[in-house]
Amino acid sequence: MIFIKTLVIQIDVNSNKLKNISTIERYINLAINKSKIDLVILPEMFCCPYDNKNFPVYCEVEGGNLYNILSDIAKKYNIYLVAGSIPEKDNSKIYNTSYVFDRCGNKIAKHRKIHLFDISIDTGQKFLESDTLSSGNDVTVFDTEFGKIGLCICYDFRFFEICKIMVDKGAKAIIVPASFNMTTGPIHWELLFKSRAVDNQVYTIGCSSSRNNNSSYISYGNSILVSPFGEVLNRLDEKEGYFIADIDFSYVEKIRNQLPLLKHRRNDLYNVSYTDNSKV
Ligand SMILES: NC(=O)CCC(=O)C(=O)O
Repeated sequence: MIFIKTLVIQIDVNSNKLKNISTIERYINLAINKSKIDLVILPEMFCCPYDNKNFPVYCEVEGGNLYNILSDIAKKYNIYLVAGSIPEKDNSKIYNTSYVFDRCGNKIAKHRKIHLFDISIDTGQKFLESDTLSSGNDVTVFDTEFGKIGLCICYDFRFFEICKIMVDKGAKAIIVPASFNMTTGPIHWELLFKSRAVDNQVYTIGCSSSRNNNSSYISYGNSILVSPFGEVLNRLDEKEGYFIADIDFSYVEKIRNQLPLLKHRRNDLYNVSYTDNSKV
């Protein structure tokens, strides 16, 4: 059995970019002193408070200062780093982008949030990411020495179709840097992580920022790990913190063999189609 020792970090995002990085490094050091760590996951927009007014101010190009700091962290600690997400500037556009670095600090994946979080709930949360952000066009799966892992950002995870596509591409876990809100989070967060895990027989991992009641957007927190059988293996509360978990891809195979949902799909009757834009 090979475990992927996974560290999920839920930070209280500060307006000082570099302070957020030092908080993250403090948690990595704490975890590494306790255990071997293979994979570290950060929250959505971990470098700036989640607010449309911040995205154009904090955005950086690929290869910029923050990108290099993240790559150096992956190399320094010999880890795979799923670097939450940051506002990425590309010419006149800004994307909500997650970079993944391997143990040598090389970029091995990049996911631009596909579905922008534009919602308006009468009695609760309103947000219009499309005021400042543009959407990506690719479903993202990356390879590791352990196997394949899917990646999407927060609101993306509501769309079961992309999870199905990740699994068709070989993913055995789906990682979701996120920051759910206080209207939908209490009702939908755990439900979504359990449903996607059970439907696709994958580990689902949600890494959120912690809750700050003084911020303009209040994050639900509750970073979570669910097994391919739907068991909640780890869950934080709303406060800053972290957990270390063992992810075991042989357990994914075991569940898929014993309850062969993926084999029993009637692809002759229904299917989800996908345009691979990276190859167009
Ligand atoms: N940052 C986001 O995409 C928030 C998604 C969210 O809260 C939801 O309910 O979906």
